[in-house]
Amino acid sequence: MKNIVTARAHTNIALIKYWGKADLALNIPTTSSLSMTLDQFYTTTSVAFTQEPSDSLILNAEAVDATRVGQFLEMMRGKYGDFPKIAVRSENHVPTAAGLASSASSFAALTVAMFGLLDLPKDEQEMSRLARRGSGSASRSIFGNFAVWNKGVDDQSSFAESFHNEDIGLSMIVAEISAEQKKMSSTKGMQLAQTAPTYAAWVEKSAHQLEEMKKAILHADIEKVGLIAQDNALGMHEQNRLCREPFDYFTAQTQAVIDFAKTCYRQGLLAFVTIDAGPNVKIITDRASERRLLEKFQAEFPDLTFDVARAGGAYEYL
Ligand SMILES: Nc1ncnc2c1ncn2[C@@H]1O[C@H](COP(=O)(O)OP(=O)(O)OP(=O)(O)O)[C@@H](O)[C@H]1O
Ligand SMILES: C[C@@](O)(CCOP(=O)(O)OP(=O)(O)O)CC(=O)O
Repeated sequence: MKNIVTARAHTNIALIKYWGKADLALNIPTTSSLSMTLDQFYTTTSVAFTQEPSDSLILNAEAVDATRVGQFLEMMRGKYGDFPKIAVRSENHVPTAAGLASSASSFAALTVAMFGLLDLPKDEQEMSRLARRGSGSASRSIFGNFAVWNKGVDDQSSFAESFHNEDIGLSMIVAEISAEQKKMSSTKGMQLAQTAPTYAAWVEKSAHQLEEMKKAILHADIEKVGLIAQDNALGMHEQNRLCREPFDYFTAQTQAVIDFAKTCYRQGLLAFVTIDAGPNVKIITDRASERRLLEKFQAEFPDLTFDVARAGGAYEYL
């Protein structure tokens, strides 16, 4: 048996969002979702057995609260039999202020590393199911390029799969708007969003958008990919504003970046936006427009930092 295993998983950005749970304990979503895994941004996690009395987490060289990691490892003990406490050491390789330090790459990397440490068969479906328990979006970070998380109805049927594992030339420009820790976690935010009177309609529309998105990816039609992703994301944020206790992840700068992307599109450039549970904006474009668009955004928003990401790889052991 190995004593220490290190794995890497990349972060992913959903083009069709997961924003609501049908089962809170199991992370069964209300919608199926589709994402692009990013080449540049990833988490590297090492796991080792320890004699210490509890599981521990060192994140970016600092000892941090290991509650969520501990709960995840307890769930694994329930599933695969008891094993000693685990010392987790992890590094998030993401631009500090980009809001990309998501739980997706973290729980995917932890899952993959634990599969190595426990010598479990490297069944990607099972890895995706497990990662899902840590954080829903992590189910998709097992795969490179594009992944679809079929919502399923129970633990067994809810997992992500690789979808069109090819580079279609999609690029994302990440506008770093705020590094601040978000006040509303994804977990809490999506539960509130589900109380919006329009939520059921968003869920229904999302199923249709997913089918259209799949076709657009297969045809490498980036304009269509962008238009659908933008509509889906703006719809998601609309639920936050319409729910029982309204909240908003957007800042004035978020809106300004969105408006500028729309202006660029009207001028004939491929520029669309998607936004997750925070103020940062990911601008969707293609490789040919990437540089020109980046220069336009840098000129318009000289105080912001921009990073460029493309489709990336699946997990790996290091
Ligand atoms: N590399 C890591 N390994 C283990 N846990 C991590 C790692 N990075 C972050 N975490 C923990 O994961 C939790 C979630 O982080 P974060 O705020 O990004 O997640 P979230 O609210 O689920 O949202 P999102 O996925 O949209 O970023 C935090 O408790 C954080 O300490
Ligand atoms: C907006 C999103 O990024 C929300 C991600 O939510 P999480 O996967 O972080 O939520 P939990 O399952 O509660 O951990 C959209 C997406 O990635 O699909």
